[in-house]
Amino acid sequence: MDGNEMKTAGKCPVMHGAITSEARSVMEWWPNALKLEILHQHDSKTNPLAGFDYREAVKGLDVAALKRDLAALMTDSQDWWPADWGHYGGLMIRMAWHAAGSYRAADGRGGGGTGNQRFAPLNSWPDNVSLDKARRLLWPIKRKYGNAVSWADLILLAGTVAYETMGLKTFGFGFGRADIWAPEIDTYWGAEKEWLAPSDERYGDVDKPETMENPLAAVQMGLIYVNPEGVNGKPDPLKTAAQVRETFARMGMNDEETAALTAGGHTVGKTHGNGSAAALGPDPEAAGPEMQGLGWANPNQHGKAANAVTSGLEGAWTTHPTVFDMGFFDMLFGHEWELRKSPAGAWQWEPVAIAEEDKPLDASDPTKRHNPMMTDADMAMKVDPVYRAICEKFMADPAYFNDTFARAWFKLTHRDMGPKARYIGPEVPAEDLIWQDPVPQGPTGYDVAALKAKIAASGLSTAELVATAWDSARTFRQSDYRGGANGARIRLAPQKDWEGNEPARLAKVLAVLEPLAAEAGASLADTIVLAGNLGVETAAAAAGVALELPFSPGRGDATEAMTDAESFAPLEPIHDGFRNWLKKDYVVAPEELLLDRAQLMGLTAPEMVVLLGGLRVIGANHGGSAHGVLTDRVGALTPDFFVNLTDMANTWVKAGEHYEIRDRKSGAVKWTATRLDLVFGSNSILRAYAELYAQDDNAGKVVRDFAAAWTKVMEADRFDLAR
Ligand code: HEM
Repeated sequence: MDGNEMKTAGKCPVMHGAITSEARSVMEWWPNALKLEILHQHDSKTNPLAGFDYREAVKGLDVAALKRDLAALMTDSQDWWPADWGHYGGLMIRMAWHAAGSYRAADGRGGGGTGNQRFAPLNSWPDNVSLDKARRLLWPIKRKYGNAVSWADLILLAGTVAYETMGLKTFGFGFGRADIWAPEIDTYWGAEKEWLAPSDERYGDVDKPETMENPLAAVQMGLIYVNPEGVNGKPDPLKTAAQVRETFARMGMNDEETAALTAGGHTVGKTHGNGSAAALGPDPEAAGPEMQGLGWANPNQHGKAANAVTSGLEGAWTTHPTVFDMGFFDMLFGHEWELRKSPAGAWQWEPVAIAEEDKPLDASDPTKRHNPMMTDADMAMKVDPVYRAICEKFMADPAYFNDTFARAWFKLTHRDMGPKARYIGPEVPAEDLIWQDPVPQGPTGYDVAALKAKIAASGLSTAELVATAWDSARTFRQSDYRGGANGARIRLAPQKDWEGNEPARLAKVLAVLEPLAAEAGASLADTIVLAGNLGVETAAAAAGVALELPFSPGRGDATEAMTDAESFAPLEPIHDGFRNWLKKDYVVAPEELLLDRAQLMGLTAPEMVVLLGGLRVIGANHGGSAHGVLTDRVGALTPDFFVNLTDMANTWVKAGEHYEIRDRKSGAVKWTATRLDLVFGSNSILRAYAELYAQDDNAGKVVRDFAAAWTKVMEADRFDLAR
């Protein structure tokens, strides 16, 4: 082949690669562009079950039969991936824990609520090695029960049934987690470009665990929590203890729950590190088609059972690793431990001396016994004085340990499901738990029209009514179903004092609404929403459009006793682009923060745009700020924000922190806008929506779309009401 021929051969006439692989995304040229697709992930087009309501379907599931099948699976060892000691319990529990344990309280994202472990990146995380086998072991059961049980529910149930078959009395189980069908694109797992990059990249100072970048809750890219060998792989149980404390706190777990989970987790199963981890093949996402979705092919002999390599650590924690007992404590506190290397070269702790009969049996050959081992995180339970005291309490009272662990496991696996009313099935525990943010059912039989008339006569301004309702509803996050208007927690600490809620304005409005609610026999939560609706209707009327927003009563008012005030800290807004407010010291661009908030609120891109433009002209801006009002008719729900933003009679000039919108001819300043406002006219996608809403034929659409999006925000959190 001469040079010319080669050139021709290189120009393949069939287009390939660029549009069908991730290698060359069109947006790679503009890495800082807004990723608006986070608002449209899990589109109906990727969902092959269009119209299917999983939460209805799972009500027909034969839970007892499924649990029997799962229990049978635990001891039905398969040649292609034999069970350690003939019991898959340890593996299934680790799968469930890694599904649930990716949850972080800061933004409510992660967690086992969506079946995301089936997809990248989680299916291929270094910490999730061998969980591909665990899910594949479940496939015959998933196939049998089909749409009646989601992967998300099945994965967490498998871990729970595993515990039951090993002797734990569990606290219960709630079904209802619908599966996603495509990888999540809204969750930030860290900026590193390399798996297991040193921890330093996500900490201000790695010796100060609290300096870990938010919202992250794991010490390294691709890990669920901490490095089992120690901080950056250097064993030091006290340092690891500090990282365990911080990472578990970021999942909403206190010291007692953390100690219970670590001990109860490592009461069963084993670590796998018999051979070089470097020899493993590519992860499932990168592996060839012959691997059929499995990864980490292991060339060490047949690579399974005694030859398995997962974490690189090797050994069981307890004498009887298929039984839920007090063995973890007996082992950890009954022996002195020293550092050794596993066959794969990983640091682990092994007993200085141990009686032969206390050693666990080999996982495949009952004629052999091996040393048990502890990870650096296990040693932290003995060395850290607080964890140690908790473990001593557990040791003195095994029933207490059992109960504390069962509750912590329940919390771990249900935390991102939101209110208790979202749990489905025969094993839902009756007890209200404070981390579920309980809200009582509120009254429904009162005279809504009469209450609305009283609010109208109360003298509160349109902006006050709208801002209060908005602030009360905007904390809702679809990531873990926390926050929202239901419960009226805006009147309780800490919400009532959040800067973004304008405490003085809020107190004034609540002082008016509270007596009206009491008099009407309505909840304050309902009254706040009703007042907001009235504000929106008034603004629509001012623009010449008659509007009546739908309203269904029944929200309840939570009390202080029902509120874990501390756990609400992560819900505090650091920004609310809709109300044009940003905490001053915040460095991230406001448009990114707005996008993040809109995603958590469950809004689509057009809904985000019309809500922002509408709130700007209603004048519900933070502190009555004039910046970003962009209308001469404040208080009227007009398309003015969009019209004036896109009007070529204007110029846009940066003036200090803000921008001025000036008349092109006279140079007179007409309005001041924020950076965020101008982004709605400059970002090509947002501008397309802004132009649509500025069109002459769409003035009515602004009101209709605003009203629908508003109602969606006000109703988003109402899972516990009959509907
Ligand atoms: C404190 C942080 C934790 C660390 C650093 C840690 C680390 C590890 C490591 C390195 C393994 C070995 C994986 C393998 O090689 O197969 C393992 C296994 C396991 N972990 Fe953890 N873990 C932690 C917390 C937990 C929690 C909270 C639970 C559950 C409540 C749990 C449950 C398990 C189970 C059941 C296994 C055994 C898996 C099997 O038998 O195949 N771990 N863990």
